[in-house]
Amino acid sequence: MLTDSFDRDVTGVRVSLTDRCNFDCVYCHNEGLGDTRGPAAPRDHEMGADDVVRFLEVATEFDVEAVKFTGGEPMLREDLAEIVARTPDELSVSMTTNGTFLPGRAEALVDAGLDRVNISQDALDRETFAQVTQSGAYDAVLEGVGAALDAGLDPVKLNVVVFERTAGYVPEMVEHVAANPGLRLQLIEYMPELTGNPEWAIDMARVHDWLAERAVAVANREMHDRTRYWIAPDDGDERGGEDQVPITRDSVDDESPPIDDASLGLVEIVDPVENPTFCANCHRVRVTHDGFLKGCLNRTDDLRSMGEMTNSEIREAFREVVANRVPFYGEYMVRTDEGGWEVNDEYVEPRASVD
Ligand SMILES: Nc1nc2c(ncn2[C@@H]2O[C@H](COP(=O)(O)OP(=O)(O)OP(=O)(O)O)[C@@H](O)[C@H]2O)c(=O)[nH]1
Ligand SMILES: C[S@@+](CC[C@H](N)C(=O)[O-])C[C@H]1O[C@@H](n2cnc3c(N)ncnc32)[C@H](O)[C@@H]1O
Ligand code: SF4
Ligand code: SF4
Repeated sequence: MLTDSFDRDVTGVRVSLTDRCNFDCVYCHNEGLGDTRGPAAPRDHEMGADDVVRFLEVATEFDVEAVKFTGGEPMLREDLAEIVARTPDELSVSMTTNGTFLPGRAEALVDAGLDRVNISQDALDRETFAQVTQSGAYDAVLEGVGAALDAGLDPVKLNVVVFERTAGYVPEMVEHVAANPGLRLQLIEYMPELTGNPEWAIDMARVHDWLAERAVAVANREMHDRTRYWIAPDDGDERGGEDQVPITRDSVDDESPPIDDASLGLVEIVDPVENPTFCANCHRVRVTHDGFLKGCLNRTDDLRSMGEMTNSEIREAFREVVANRVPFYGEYMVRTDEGGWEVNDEYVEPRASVD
């Protein structure tokens, strides 16, 4: 396994299969790769299935355990099932999708080896959903969630980006997953770093506090030290408060609740913004749709192209990208005296001398 100089093992890779999308979400960071708008037809610069599989084979040589396919919208790739089928068996396979193309395709993906899926569903409200995604696909997404559950994908995580337009729907979404076994919820902090509009952000501490009150159990996940809350369905039975199981900071990537109760809903908070603890526990390397290795979501100055490389050159590039990884908040970005953030002097390129 490769470990960077901040003692972070690389256990997962996130492969963006395309930068195209059939939605135009107002908040989209497109995994740090710019605009998703444009023709929906396949484009030449997207990595072919052979190159994706070749990279994944190299990743398994370094004991990477998991691959996440993302985008853009990964299901715009007609060869997605082929890519999943050819993914080395050693890797657990997940996908993050807007869900619209799951009806009719979910089963084939499961047959090909997809283990689980995250589906973006920002609100349980047609109008808000339409405003946020700038699409009229609300019914298709709900159908997609149903198709994922029917196909046996487990778990099916619903992703909600929490910002000013969706924050009001959080309680409803929490109840929704608590009442529906098989569903989990990820409440993702709005990340303005790549998209602007910092005024859309809301204080995630309030969401943590609200969930802590409601939860019957709380634990932290190894990945990013993300906090997980187990919530009982709202059937009038008060189960939070004194009965709550205390936070266990030392839990590893354990999918089972700290108490044995399958009727509980699981809600995870993804809060990477200005969060050095999140970055200190980051174990992922990314691959862009056009075949660049990328050590951090928030950086574009660490890209390393894999185009035209031999396997041994890909191995070397992977080693190099891992060696150059640094936690974004707390190392690449450091606090200023005024409490803001600035690039650490160590990572500022010296200006070329003019004389
Ligand atoms: N800054 C930052 N944000 C991340 C990172 N991983 C996930 N996120 C945020 O969380 C969003 C949703 O991630 P998903 O693709 O659903 O996957 P995930 O939650 O990270 O992964 P799993 O829980 O393992 O399925 C991403 O698009 C980012 O906005 C990360 O390493 N750094
Ligand atoms: C870039 S999308 C790609 C996969 C797929 N198209 C989807 O929407 O699920 C991956 C995830 O990033 C989230 N996301 C996009 N922009 C974000 C932002 N500015 N802040 C936080 N999360 C964001 C989306 O909600 C989605 O869950
Ligand atoms: S569906 Fe995903 S990739 Fe498409 S615009 Fe929305 S967040 Fe971005
Ligand atoms: S180091 Fe980069 S990719 Fe990792 S958690 Fe921090 S911002 Fe995200």
